Amino acid sequence: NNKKKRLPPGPKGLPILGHLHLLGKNPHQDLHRIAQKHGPIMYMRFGLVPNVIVSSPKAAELFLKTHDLIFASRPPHQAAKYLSWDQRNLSFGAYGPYWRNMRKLCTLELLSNLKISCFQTMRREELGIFIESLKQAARDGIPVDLSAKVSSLTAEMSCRMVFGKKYEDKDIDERGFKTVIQEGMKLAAVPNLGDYFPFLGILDIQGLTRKMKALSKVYDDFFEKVINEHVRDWDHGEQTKDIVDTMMSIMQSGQTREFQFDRRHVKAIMLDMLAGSMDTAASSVEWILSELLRNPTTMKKVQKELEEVVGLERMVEESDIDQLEYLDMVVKETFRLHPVAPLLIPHYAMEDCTVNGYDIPKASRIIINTHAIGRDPDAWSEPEKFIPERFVGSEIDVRGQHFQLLPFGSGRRGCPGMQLGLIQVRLIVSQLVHCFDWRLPNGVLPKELDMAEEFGLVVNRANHLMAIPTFRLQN
Ligand code: HEM
Repeated sequence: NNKKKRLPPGPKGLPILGHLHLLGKNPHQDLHRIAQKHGPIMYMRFGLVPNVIVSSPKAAELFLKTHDLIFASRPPHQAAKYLSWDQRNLSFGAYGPYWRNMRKLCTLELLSNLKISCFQTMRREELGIFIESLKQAARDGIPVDLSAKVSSLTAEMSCRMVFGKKYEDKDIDERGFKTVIQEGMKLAAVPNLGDYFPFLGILDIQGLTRKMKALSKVYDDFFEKVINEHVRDWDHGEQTKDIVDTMMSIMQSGQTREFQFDRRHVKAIMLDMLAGSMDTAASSVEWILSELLRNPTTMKKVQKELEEVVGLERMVEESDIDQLEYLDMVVKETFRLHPVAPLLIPHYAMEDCTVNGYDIPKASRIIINTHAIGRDPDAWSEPEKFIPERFVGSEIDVRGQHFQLLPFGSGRRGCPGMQLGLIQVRLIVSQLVHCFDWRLPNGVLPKELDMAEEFGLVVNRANHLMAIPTFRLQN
């Protein structure tokens, strides 16, 4: 049928494979390169699955604003089936009454400003422990694995926010809590032949389905244990007001009469909240610190602003964050060059639609390449350079209204945890830069710091960021 349609342009594909062979280890970079030749709305077939790749701000606006409703669903895929209690979560949930209600519930009850501020004390405590451990490294003058440290910090924060307490690694599995959650994200990101050639799904040639089934059992057992502990605490009259607590109250109150809400839904949303908040914030901090280490003048300017707003006698508080305007520009500039989810999460065409004169077939996956958009020379001058000052006097922000900068997506499927994510990222970066001076180990010069990426649902540094701290506060 597609032969009769006016599909967007794209490279020549191979029989059966389509364009799968054009994707390497970093698909966001490959798609960017291909789009430079074929244009900002591109058609590519991965196996039997039609894809539309969107690579400019104008094109993104057409898909995420003008025709948002048609593209507001998510494609069905193996990971959605096995790792999200059959698409009962938000991230992979198909558009429809269930997803709409659940999204409203999460936005109003779990990720509201009120709820976010409830966890302020917890964030302060965790940051205090984190900074103390770095002070020890500063005293010893040894390099710190910042990637690993920040990733543990965000994992602990997420754990306390969702479960109300920290769990020992062994409580979930011998691999440890963080590894097990990250493994799910990796499995969801690996190109799965069963998704591209559905008839191969049953053969599970790559063994991914087997791994996903095993992992979903680990998640299910652990989350059941967490729920049971909450029920037991309730019986003893104790409530911690964490996210599980809130969801359990909603479940028991029966206020979700218009849609089913049982333990499976609580577990699916638990995983959403953990996966959404752990690696995204950690990877954002990792990239911001990397850019600051590569650009010492910018680092000094951030520190100067912190000295002016906070001084050197105390640590940064959340209430200081809004006054840190230059830091905000640094965060935006890093999101432009290093969006942590560069292809967002694939959207899905629920109907045939015409966009910019092209026919977009029903059931196409829509891939918004924010890596390409952030480097679009028509939208940004000197796009490859890290220049936070480009935002001076600019209205462009990251909240999804400006399509040249979409680190959180935009429209119906835009990130519901954006506010929390921004608080975590700004707070952690400002503490790190306020409390310590940083230098690269082994005489590596700032411009020599390697910035290789490792693709996944979240793009991390390929090599961990190592740096030596020197404590700089007076107290
Ligand atoms: C710096 C931090 C974060 C970044 C950069 C980020 C980025 C994103 C992006 C790019 C998307 C996909 C948007 C799309 O497909 O159009 C997304 C979706 C989502 N995020 Fe975040 N996120 C962050 C923090 C969080 C936090 C803290 C939570 C929750 C605790 C969260 C929960 C979610 C959920 C549930 C979705 C799926 C929404 C849906 O499909 O309806 N995120 N996020």
